Amino acid sequence: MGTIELDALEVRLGGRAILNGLSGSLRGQAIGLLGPNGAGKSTLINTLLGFHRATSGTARVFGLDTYRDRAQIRGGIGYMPENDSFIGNMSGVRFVRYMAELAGLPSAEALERAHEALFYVGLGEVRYRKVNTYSLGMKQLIKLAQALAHGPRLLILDEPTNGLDPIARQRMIQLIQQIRKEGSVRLLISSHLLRDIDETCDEVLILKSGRIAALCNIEEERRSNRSFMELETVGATESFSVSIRGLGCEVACFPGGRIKLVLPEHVEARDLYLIASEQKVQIRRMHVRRDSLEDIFLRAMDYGPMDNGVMVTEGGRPAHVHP
Ligand SMILES: Nc1ncnc2c1ncn2[C@@H]1O[C@H](COP(=O)(O)OP(=O)(O)OP(=O)(O)O)[C@@H](O)[C@H]1O
Repeated sequence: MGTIELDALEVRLGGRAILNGLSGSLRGQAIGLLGPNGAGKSTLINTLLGFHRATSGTARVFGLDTYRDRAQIRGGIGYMPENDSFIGNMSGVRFVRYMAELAGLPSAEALERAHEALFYVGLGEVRYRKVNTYSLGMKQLIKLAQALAHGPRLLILDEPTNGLDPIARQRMIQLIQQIRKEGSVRLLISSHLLRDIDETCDEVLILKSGRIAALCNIEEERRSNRSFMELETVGATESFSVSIRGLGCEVACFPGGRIKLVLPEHVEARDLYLIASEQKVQIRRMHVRRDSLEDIFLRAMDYGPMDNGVMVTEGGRPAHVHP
C-alpha cells in the first residue's frame, strides 16, 4: 500500500471540480508534487490535511480516510505551509512547543522535542529569540522545525525553498535530503522548482488542470538510461515527425523547429539523417542526453492527462509511468 492512495478523487470548490478524478498510489520515500499555477497542488495538500472533503472518490494517508479520520491522521502528519503563519511575539522554542502540543504531544515532551527540532534545523542558538526577529531563511527553518517536532510519519513541505538565497536554499535541500536518508519519515514536497524536486525526490506527481498528467518513479527513469535526443531543424513539416514516429520514436515538437525524441534501441542518428535528407529537412544540431525530470515535466505539460491518469505520448503509448 502506498503512503498516499488516491481513488477517483474529486474535490469541488465554488461549484467547480478543482481535483478531477485523481487515482494513484504514491509510494516514494520522497514524493515531488509539481504543476503550473492553479493545477490543484494546494487543494490536494489541503485535502490530505483533512481541510477539504472529497466530493466523490477517496484520498487515504496510511490507509486512513483523510477527511473522516482526520483527527487520527493529524498527529502523523507534519506540515510546513508556504505562507508564514507565526505567532510572532513568541520565542522560537515556545512557538515550536506550542505547535507540537497542538499536534498532540504532552507539554513536557513537546518542550523537549521543540529544543531537539530547533537544533536539528540549525536554529539552536536563536531559539529564545522572538520569531518576528528571524530572517526569512530562519523563518523557513522554524517552519520545518515545527513540522518535525512531534515526530510525524509524513512530512508535507509546501515550497520549502521559497525566497531563500542560494546558500540558504542549499541548507534546506541538505536538510530534506538528510530527513529522507534517515528513512523514518515519508515526504511530500510541493515546489515550483524542478531542481528542488530533482535533488530531493524519488517519485513525482505532476498535476495539470486538476488531473494527473504524470506519476512516475524518478529513480527508475534515471536508471532506465533512455536515449533522449534534441534536434534543431529547419524546414521540418508534420510529415517529418510522422516519419520519425514511424521508426518507433516518441516525438514532441516545439516552436522554432525544436524536436525532442525518445529513441527505441534499434534507431540511430543516421536513420534520422536519412529521413531528413529525403524530406529536405536540415538538421542543424543534434544533442543526445539522458532523460531528466524536466523532460518528464515538459511532456506531461504538452500532452496532458488521459482518462486513466496515465500520461500518453503523441504516439498513443503510455510513457514511463507506474500505476
Ligand atoms: N476555495 C476555493 N473556491 C473556489 N476555487 C478555488 C478555491 N481554492 C482554490 N480554487 C481554485 O482551484 C484552482 C487550483 O488552485 P490551487 O491553489 O490548488 O492550485 P496550485 O496548483 O496550488 O496553484 P499555485 O501554484 O498557484 O499555488 C485554482 O483555479 C483556484 O482558483
